[in-house]
Amino acid sequence: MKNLLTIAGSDSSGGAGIQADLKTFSAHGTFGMSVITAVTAQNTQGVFAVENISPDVVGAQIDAIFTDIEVDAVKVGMVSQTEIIKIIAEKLKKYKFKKVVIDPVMISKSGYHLLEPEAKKALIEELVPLAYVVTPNIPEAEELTGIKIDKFDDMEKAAISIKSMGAQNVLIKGGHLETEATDILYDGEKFHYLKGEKIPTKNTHGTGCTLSSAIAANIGRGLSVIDAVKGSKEYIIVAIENALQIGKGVGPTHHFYNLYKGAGMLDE
Ligand SMILES: Nc1ncnc2c1ncn2[C@@H]1O[C@H](COP(=O)(O)OP(=O)(O)O)[C@@H](O)[C@H]1O
Ligand SMILES: Cc1ncc(COP(=O)(O)OP(=O)(O)O)c(N)n1
Repeated sequence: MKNLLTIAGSDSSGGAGIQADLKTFSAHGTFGMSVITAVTAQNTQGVFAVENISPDVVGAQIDAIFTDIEVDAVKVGMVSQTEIIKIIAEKLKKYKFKKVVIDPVMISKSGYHLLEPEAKKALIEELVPLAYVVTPNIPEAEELTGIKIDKFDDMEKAAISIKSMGAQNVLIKGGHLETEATDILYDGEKFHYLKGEKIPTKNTHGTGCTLSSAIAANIGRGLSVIDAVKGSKEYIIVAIENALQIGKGVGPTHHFYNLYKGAGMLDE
C-alpha cells in the first residue's frame, strides 16, 4: 500500500479540495492522509467563507505525519497565505521530500480568490521550485507568467517560463480552452500533448484537484511523470463523464474504484 498526503483546503460540498483528493487517492488504491490548510464554506454555487488554519497547526500536522508514517507522494492544493506557504516549504525541505505535485490553486470556478493576491510571490518563490510536477490551469499559468494564453504555442511558452521558476515538470491544463480539453506536459526537453475532447457538461467542480491528486497517486505508485499524467488524464475523463448533477450549480466529478482503467491499476 502506498501512502499519499494532500496538503489542501476543505470543501464542505465534497467536490474539490481535501475531499476530492482523498476520494481520488482511494480510487487509486492508495492510503490517503490530509493536512488541512483552510476550511471553506462552499457548495456547487460558490465559496461563501474561508477560515485559514494557523501556520503553526499546518506545520504540526505535517510533522505529525512525517515523523511517524512513510509518505510516497504529496499533493499541495489551496494555500491562501504567505505564512502558510512558507511553513509548508520549510517542512518539505526539512523532510527532504521530493515527490511533490503542486496545484497552484488561485481562483475557484465560481470566482473566489482562494490564494490571497499578496501570497502569489511566495507561491512562485517558495513552493513552485519544490514541485516535481506543477499543474496550473490556463488562468493560473497566465497569472504566474504574465503571458496571455490563446493557443497551444502560448501554453508552451508559459510552460517554459514556469519551468524556469524551478519546477521540474510543468503540466498546463487545457480545461479552459474553448473547443478541446488538451493539456501540455513540459519536462524541460519535450512537450507532450495530452489530447482531450471537451465533454459537454457543466459539472466540472473539482477537476483540477482530482487531476493533481491522481498524478500524485500515480507518482507515489512509482510511475514515471509521463505515465502518471497519462493515467490521470484517463481518470479525469471518466470522473467528468460520470460527474454528478447534485446541487443547483456546478456538480462535482465522481470517483469510484471500478471506473478506473488508467495506468494499469486494475491489473495489479
Ligand atoms: N469539459 C471537459 N471535458 C474534458 N476534460 C476536461 C473538461 N474540463 C476540464 N477538463 C480536464 O480536467 C483537467 C483539469 O483541468 P482544468 O479544468 O483546466 O483545471 P481547474 O479545475 O484547475 O480549472 C484537465 O485534464 C482538463 O483537460
Ligand atoms: C478547498 C478548495 N480547494 C481547491 C479548489 C479549486 O478546485 P478546482 O478543482 O481547481 O476547481 P473548481 O472546483 O474551483 O472549479 C476549491 N474550489 N476549493
